[in-house]
Amino acid sequence: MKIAVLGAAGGIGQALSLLLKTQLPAGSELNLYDVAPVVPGVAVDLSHIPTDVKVLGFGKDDLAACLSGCDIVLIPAGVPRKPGMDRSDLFNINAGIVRNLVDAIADNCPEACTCIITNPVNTTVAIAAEALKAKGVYNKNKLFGVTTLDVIRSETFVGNLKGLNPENVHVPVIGGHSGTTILPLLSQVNGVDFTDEEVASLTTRIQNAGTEVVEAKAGGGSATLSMGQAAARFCLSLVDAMRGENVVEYTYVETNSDDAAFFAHPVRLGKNGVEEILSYGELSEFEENAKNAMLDGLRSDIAMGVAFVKG
Ligand SMILES: NC(=O)C1=CN([C@@H]2O[C@H](COP(=O)(O)OP(=O)(O)OC[C@H]3O[C@@H](n4cnc5c(N)ncnc54)[C@H](O)[C@@H]3O)[C@@H](O)[C@H]2O)C=CC1
Ligand SMILES: O=C([O-])CC(=O)C(=O)O
Repeated sequence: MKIAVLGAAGGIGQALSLLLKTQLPAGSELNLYDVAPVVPGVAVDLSHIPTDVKVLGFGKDDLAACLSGCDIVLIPAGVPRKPGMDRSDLFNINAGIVRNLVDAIADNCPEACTCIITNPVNTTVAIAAEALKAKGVYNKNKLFGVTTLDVIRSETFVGNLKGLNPENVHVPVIGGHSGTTILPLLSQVNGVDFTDEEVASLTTRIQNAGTEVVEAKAGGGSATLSMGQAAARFCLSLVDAMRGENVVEYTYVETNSDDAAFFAHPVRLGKNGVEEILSYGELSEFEENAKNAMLDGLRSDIAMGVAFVKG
């Protein structure tokens, strides 16, 4: 299994690469790419950890070599938020970064599963899809927006509120990855009852959790360590699935459902990426209303990504 992290010298990239170096199956290869000159050093640093995962660093002119033969590419390249900004404020810088990186994926490893972390995810995944289509290599089963951070936060917050070990809590999160487009399905958490007030306040906290970190870091960036963990979980699930295990994760994929062209669903992963998009099941009245209220916003986030590539 050959995996590339693009933006590997950043806050997420370094945390993610550390987790992959220690948790990927023996014999895997981990290629680290960044435009920052420190990236060869990050690779040397990680290479001293005694696991059977080979780590190589690639500088800004070596993207093609980094991507050649990769099975999975993770993209956390781009700028993070500062207090007072929305994720959509990152569009101007990050849209072009994602477009260029995905163009290189199309040219060098068109069969790879591409996992987009760069914000605004609602829009950057649509940009990636259009960029791959323009190169004639788009496979909707191999493009993912990584929304796992919403899932792990929900597990943590529910566990803390109810005095449960968060590792045993499972919370479906559907929709997109920004504000009210993030929709946790608390009605589907097994064995846990919530009051209406708890549902309302937990939902708001989960939707604002990224902002909680941005404000706490006070200008120093957004979530990096929890995002590194979330992306590692998603990547390792994909690796397990590609090796034949039955794995389900919530992720933002092309569904072309009545909801929106892209929507986070439970997805059965397999050897070729998406094996099956599963139903998210029945929603409570609160969740149904919340979904209906956010769909227009999500659709326009997606349309912005399509227009960025198509003009
Ligand atoms: N999907 C999600 O749930 C989350 C997404 N994010 C997003 O992830 C992105 C990265 O966040 P951080 O790691 O905190 O930022 P960071 O600033 O610490 O790291 C970003 C890295 O990207 C690199 N980079 C910039 N342009 C590049 C290019 N063209 N090619 C390769 N590398 C390039 C930079 O040199 C830097 O090392 C942001 O857009 C942020 O909003 C952050 C948290 C959660
Ligand atoms: O809030 C941000 O800008 C970063 C992010 O996507 C998150 O932490 O969920």
